[in-house]
Amino acid sequence: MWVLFRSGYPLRILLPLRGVWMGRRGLPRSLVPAPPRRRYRKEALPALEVPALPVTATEIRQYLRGHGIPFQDGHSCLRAPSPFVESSQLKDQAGVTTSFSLFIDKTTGRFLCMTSLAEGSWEDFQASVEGRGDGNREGVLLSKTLEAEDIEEVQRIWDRAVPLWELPDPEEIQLARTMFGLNKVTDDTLRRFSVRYLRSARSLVFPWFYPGSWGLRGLKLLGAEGQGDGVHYIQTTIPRPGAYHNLFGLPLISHRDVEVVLTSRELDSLALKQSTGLPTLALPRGTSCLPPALLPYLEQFRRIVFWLGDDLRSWEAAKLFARKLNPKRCSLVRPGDQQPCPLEALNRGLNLSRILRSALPAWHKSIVSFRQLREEVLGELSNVEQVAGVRWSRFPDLSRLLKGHRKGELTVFTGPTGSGKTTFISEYALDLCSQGVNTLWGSFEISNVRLARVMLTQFAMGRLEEQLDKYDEWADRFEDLPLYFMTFHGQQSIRTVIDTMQHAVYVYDICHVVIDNLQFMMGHEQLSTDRIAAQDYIVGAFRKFATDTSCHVTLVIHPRKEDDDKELQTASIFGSAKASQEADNILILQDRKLVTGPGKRYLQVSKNRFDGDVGVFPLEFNKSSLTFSIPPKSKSRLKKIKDDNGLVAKKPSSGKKGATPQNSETCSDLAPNTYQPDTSKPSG
Ligand SMILES: Nc1ncnc2c1ncn2[C@@H]1O[C@H](COP(=O)(O)OP(=O)(O)OP(=O)(O)O)[C@@H](O)[C@H]1O
Repeated sequence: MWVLFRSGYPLRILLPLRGVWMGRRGLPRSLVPAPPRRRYRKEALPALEVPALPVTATEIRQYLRGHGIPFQDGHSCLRAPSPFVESSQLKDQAGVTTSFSLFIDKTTGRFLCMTSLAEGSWEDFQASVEGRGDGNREGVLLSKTLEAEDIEEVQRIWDRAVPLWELPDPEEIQLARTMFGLNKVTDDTLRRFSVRYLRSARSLVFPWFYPGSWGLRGLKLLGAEGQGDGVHYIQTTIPRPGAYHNLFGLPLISHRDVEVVLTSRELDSLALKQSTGLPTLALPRGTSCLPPALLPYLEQFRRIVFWLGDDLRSWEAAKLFARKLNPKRCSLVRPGDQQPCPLEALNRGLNLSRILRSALPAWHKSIVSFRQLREEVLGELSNVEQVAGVRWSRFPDLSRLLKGHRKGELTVFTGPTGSGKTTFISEYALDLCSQGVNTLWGSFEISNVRLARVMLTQFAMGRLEEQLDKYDEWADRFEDLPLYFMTFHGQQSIRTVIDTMQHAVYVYDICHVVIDNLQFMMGHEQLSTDRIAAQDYIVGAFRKFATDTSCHVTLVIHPRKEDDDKELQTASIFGSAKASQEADNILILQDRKLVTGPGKRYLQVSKNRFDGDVGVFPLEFNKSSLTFSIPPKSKSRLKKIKDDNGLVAKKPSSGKKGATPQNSETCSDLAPNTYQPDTSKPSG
């Protein structure tokens, strides 16, 4: 019988990418060609970044009660007296008692003391309460300050930057204002938010201060470059994005404020404050994530309005973030032509207060009427392109067939053993991740180091073995991708895996989970009926997870054992029909070549619930870059092959039930797909 058990939760389940590629670890000394560009950080796998044991809010409350610690129940945190503050510190600058200054995240148990800035895991807190925490440990708990080299850099930039209006040349002031869209933002607003301008980098500088002081904790630089008729913005943060937790505008918030508007850009907060006077904060990493470390700062607000931007991605991010903050206190400004982002609204002379009043409640009861949904439906209809999801930049044919990668879907991927499934799915996920899709990998078969090495090679589009001097440069860029790995290896219980995924969605706003492969959660059942029941249960669990969390799950499943000379089909997926029924998309890596098209393999989209388009396209493997995508220079060759082979596609053979890939004749907007499978023999 299939028994699910809740096994002990490994302490270090999610491995932030930083841990894999940090510095030059893993490289033999003799191979390191040049001195490291940045300091080797000993805490490459910092315990502070990894999730704690799963703990429920009920358990936290019970523990606090059991130890006689008073607490207040908040929206996403519990507040308790902090063991990390001396009683003399218990009054803030305004003389208000801050005795309940410890915030414990109800979902993870992580804590932050707002007075001392000590932070740590639930276990750290328990150790401290039970007197197990030693002095050294508590030193570690103190929130990490900037590294020495970062402190110097932050101070150097800040000292060189000047208030915009102090620039000597009025023309330069005007140019900067135009580039950043600041023509209607007053000097007074810039002064209140302490925004400066760094001439040498033509960048605005947004400071990050320690709470309650003017000490600098970090900076964000926003550079602008003219590009054709438009402007291209480049953001840089110190410290790096993963540690940059600045809720910009925090020093202007009073402890009496009960409402706040959250924006995705500092410039939007300037515009909002100026035209509405309302408290406003900008999220440090825009729509890409809302790190739980910020939640304590938002506890005081009874109402939070999200006004993140004018596209569907902003809307979806707002809905996700509202879940974390408790949707009952959140409202969302719907993107639309008359509701652009705040800075544009200011520049267009729109009434920002009126737009804010039209914000929709984020909370829906279990039963809703169309009236409550009509705005959302309109949003989808007026953003058809964006509803289709993120398009692959490396696989235009995949985008043509599937239209895009959408939240909340389940993709099942199969292919013969050793055909390159992991290699392909790695590039498919990397492509999305490079476009800002926060990704979590569950690689149970190959180690994370090997997987990350494949991905880095694909990222750099070439063998790094031969150019180790470039390693740090690529690794630095790779490190900034929103990419995380589960540290599981070998057989795992589905419950543990789902718990980890849920945790990752909460902590890192994961939108795409890749599981390679499902067979590693099936236990050791010998009887085939038990194995099939186990697989059905697992597929059901992933389906439910995808739907409940709006996260896309890509699940690799081995095929059944079949004749090598037969093509795989939907029915070749191991197990019952459950996997193909539950999947929104089914992708099959076929280990043979197409008659029309290059490469020795092809990819078949055999199910597409979004709009039904199915079809095939060739994959050409490049051994040095480990990629299947066609490099730009050979795209013309592919086009030529298409042209040479004419536009007539072979009809699918009716004799083989569903085995012959169908061509995507349903795509009318693009050239018809003329690829045809070669049914004669498998490729070598
Ligand atoms: N099209 C290809 N041609 C030649 N070699 C390939 C191709 N695709 C992948 N490889 C190489 O084959 C090896 C196995 O690839 P990979 O692990 O991606 O296969 P897989 O289908 O996931 O295997 P498994 O069935 O064991 O899970 C890797 O070394 C990879 O670099």
